[in-house]
Amino acid sequence: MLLENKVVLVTGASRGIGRATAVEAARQGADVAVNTFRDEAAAAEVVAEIEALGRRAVVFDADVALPESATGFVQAATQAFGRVDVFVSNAGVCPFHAFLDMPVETLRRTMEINLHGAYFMVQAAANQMVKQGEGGAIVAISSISALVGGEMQTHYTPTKAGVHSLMQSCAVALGRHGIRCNSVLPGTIATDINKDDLADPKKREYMEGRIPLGRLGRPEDIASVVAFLASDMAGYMSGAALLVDGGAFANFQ
Ligand SMILES: NC(=O)C1=CN([C@@H]2O[C@H](COP(=O)(O)OP(=O)(O)OC[C@H]3O[C@@H](n4cnc5c(N)ncnc54)[C@H](OP(=O)(O)O)[C@@H]3O)[C@@H](O)[C@H]2O)C=CC1
Ligand SMILES: C[C@H](O)[C@@H]1OC(=O)[C@H](O)[C@@H]1O
Repeated sequence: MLLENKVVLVTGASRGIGRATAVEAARQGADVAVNTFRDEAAAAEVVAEIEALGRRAVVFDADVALPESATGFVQAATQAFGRVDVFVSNAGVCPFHAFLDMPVETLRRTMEINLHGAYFMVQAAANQMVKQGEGGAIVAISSISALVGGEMQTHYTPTKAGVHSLMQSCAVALGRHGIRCNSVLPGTIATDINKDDLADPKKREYMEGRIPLGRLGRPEDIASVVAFLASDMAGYMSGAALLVDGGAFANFQ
């Protein structure tokens, strides 16, 4: 098992990639603190899945955009399990919208959840790891969108480039504490975030056609890579970015 007896924290773990990551961490032997937002039923389901794997789970319901959510989440996890070994910054939104009439509030909220939220959370987790004095691993979910643009994602792609950059700078700032910081750049993974966008058969066919491996990604495709980066198997990796996209980025022509 890759994460035996580690304590893993995951933001945005009610569904999609975050949920798969929390469950994979438990499968790999970790106790897991899950941040959810507004969805008590989903939170209870994740806890049940983790406990069915023989591990402990604790839920912290909070909006990652608020700085106090970060300190609250880390405190709740530390109270429950005594420490923080791995932090996964995953929570994110992508409300597709055109550039020329982007509502200010949509731009602001996307930035506050995806980038500021990641910053506050990673900072709080790092402070706890530094206090413990035994290092740790931080993994942030960036995106292929850190590298390429999207017509309906002008508010979103800069947040994902920012998250990737945040991990690079944190790798530098935290290396002396033995804390490794890396990002995962998923391609198109079928989750609720793009359910409406991919409901258009033409768009779905186009996106699938771009992927050499021939299918959209699944949350579990990302969760396994996060588990690897969080584990000692990746003990000399820091400041790295792993593209997990079925080959889509490489497929120019
Ligand atoms: N799916 C994809 O193709 C890709 C996704 N990503 C990134 O992966 C991450 C997860 O996305 P994905 O699983 O696909 O999407 P989902 O919509 O399935 O899940 C998003 C998760 O983030 C949570 N969340 C949203 N806003 C907040 C908030 N303010 N505070 C706390 N939690 C919040 C949601 O909680 P709630 O249920 O309460 O809304 C949910 O658990 C995102 O950062 C996304 O940008 C990156 C590349 C590709
Ligand atoms: C929401 C998008 O469909 C998804 O998220 C990303 O980061 C990529 O742009 C994916 O296509």
